[in-house]
Amino acid sequence: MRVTNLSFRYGRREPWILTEAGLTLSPGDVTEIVGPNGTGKSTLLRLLAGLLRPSTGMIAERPDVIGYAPERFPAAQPFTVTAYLRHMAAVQGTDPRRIGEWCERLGMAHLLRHPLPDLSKGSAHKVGLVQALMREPGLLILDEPFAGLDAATRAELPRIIGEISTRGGIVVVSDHQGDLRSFPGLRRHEVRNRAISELSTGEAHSPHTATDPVTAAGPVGAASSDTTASPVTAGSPEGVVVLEVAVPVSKVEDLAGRLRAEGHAVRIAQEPAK
Ligand SMILES: Nc1ncnc2c1ncn2[C@@H]1O[C@H](COP(=O)(O)OP(=O)(O)OP(=O)(O)O)[C@@H](O)[C@H]1O
Repeated sequence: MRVTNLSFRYGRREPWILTEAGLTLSPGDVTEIVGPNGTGKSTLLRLLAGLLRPSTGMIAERPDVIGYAPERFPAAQPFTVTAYLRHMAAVQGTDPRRIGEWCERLGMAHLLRHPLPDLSKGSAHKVGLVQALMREPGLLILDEPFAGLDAATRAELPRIIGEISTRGGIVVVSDHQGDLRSFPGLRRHEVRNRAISELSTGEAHSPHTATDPVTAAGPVGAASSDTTASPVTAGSPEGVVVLEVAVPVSKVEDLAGRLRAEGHAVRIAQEPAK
């Protein structure tokens, strides 16, 4: 998926949020979007999801199935959890049985009959996650997914992200809380001064040093960054050993998910024969 010369502002009189920004995301990439408050992280996520249209520039090779979970799920809707998710499954053309499976996995099966407006912030957030996950996304976009989640779901979400990435999905996350910071192979892109630039492994972004979050300046050749993903990049003071393991096809996803959850970098070297 390629973002080229992307410029965006919310209206003709509004300041530019991004100017001629660039980004390349490859299958299996898990990318964290970082940056000072108000610089445009959520805006970029909505642009990637196709919910906002670039003012100029383009986004190419976007996967067909997109899952997007907003920072704040709009819970003021006159539906129960089940009714809402069944409706979303119908819209997406997804088997409604997946609703139960995902609600179970995110620890919210007991909430299915509850009206959306009665949910706590964390539970409402999970509804947003389920609707994003229930049809296998080729592109999964999560805006602050860890905010307000219970400990069990916070631990489960990196596993879910690892599984989607293993199957070749692109995952893009904004995560103030740093829950994904130790995710093996995590790429990090910073939105700052209307540009997107990739941070090297271990490089910290400085949240309080933005000089101009958004200004009225137009697209004037802001920097862009394109690099090729390297799936195995976990650094370690002791060094890294590459271990080859032959696994039956039926066990690959499960094993890769468990190893990732334990903090190991996993790359699937050979696609199973069809
Ligand atoms: N719908 C909108 N209409 C006009 N301006 C908007 C809209 N949504 C966001 N903005 C403005 O765009 C800028 C970027 O907002 P955005 O929410 O993308 O930043 P952010 O980096 O995600 O912020 P935070 O770190 O606080 O979540 C801000 O100045 C914000 O006020």
